[in-house]
Amino acid sequence: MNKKDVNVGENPGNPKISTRNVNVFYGDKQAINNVSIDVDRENVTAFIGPSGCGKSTFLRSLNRMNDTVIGARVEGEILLDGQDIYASSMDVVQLRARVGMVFQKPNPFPKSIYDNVAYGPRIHGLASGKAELDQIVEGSLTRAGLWTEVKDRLNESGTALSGGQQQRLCIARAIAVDPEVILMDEPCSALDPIATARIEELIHDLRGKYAIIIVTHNMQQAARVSQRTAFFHLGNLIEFGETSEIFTNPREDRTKDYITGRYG
Ligand SMILES: Nc1ncnc2c1ncn2[C@@H]1O[C@H](COP(=O)(O)OP(=O)(O)OP(=O)(O)O)[C@@H](O)[C@H]1O
Repeated sequence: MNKKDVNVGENPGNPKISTRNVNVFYGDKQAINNVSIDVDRENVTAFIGPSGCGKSTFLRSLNRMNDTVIGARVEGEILLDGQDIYASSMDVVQLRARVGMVFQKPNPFPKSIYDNVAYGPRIHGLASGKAELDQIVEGSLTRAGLWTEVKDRLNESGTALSGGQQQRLCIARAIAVDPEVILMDEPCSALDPIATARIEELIHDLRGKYAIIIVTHNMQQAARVSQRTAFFHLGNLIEFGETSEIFTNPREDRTKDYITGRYG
């Protein structure tokens, strides 16, 4: 490991998430090597790189989703507003409310649209009564750009919505517990181009309210939605910087080869 690899992602200032020398293993296999990165609170950060480079693994380590994978192990330091998320005092349920996640395939609960969004606030005791819960549900669906489409059918099943609507419902569900960070793992890969455009607009609208990190295979999407981009290759963070710079003037040959389609 050389010093340059350690420092490539550091961008001190007032990061929302700061990782230092993070390694992730599945059993004996190392999937992430020594990644140090500072994630802005005001911006959208894209993680890009070829299949299997560890983007999802690294993303999942940011809210301890890897805890649920047998054999997965995370080393190093991950700080959320300066707080060590792997400390024994960290309440993982609270952490996952603070750092919400939206998955590749929309995964609404087999419950009503209302109950999908109300689920988290109920568990976390965020509403003092029905009126307040109604407000949270309406506010979250509005913020997720879904309210006008579903306001007359809140009791219908979330699974009856279209794929794009289901994904916006999942975003509303994440928003409902008032997160600080939203992690999105290829949120549009199961969606058609119109539904994808809606999610991209939504990401644009949510920027600044939440720190957003999106894993995407789609470089045009990374260029459209993010302000900062991290390029991963074989478990290493190769380059991290302004999205416009990464796509027009990358410093590293491996980044250049990837964005020009030489491998991927
Ligand atoms: N649960 C697991 N058990 C063992 N190995 C895993 C597991 N999940 C991922 N891996 C391995 O870790 C490496 C990184 O995988 P990861 O899914 O994080 O990559 P990725 O960049 O997100 O890929 P993709 O873009 O194809 O989703 C790969 O070699 C993969 O095979």
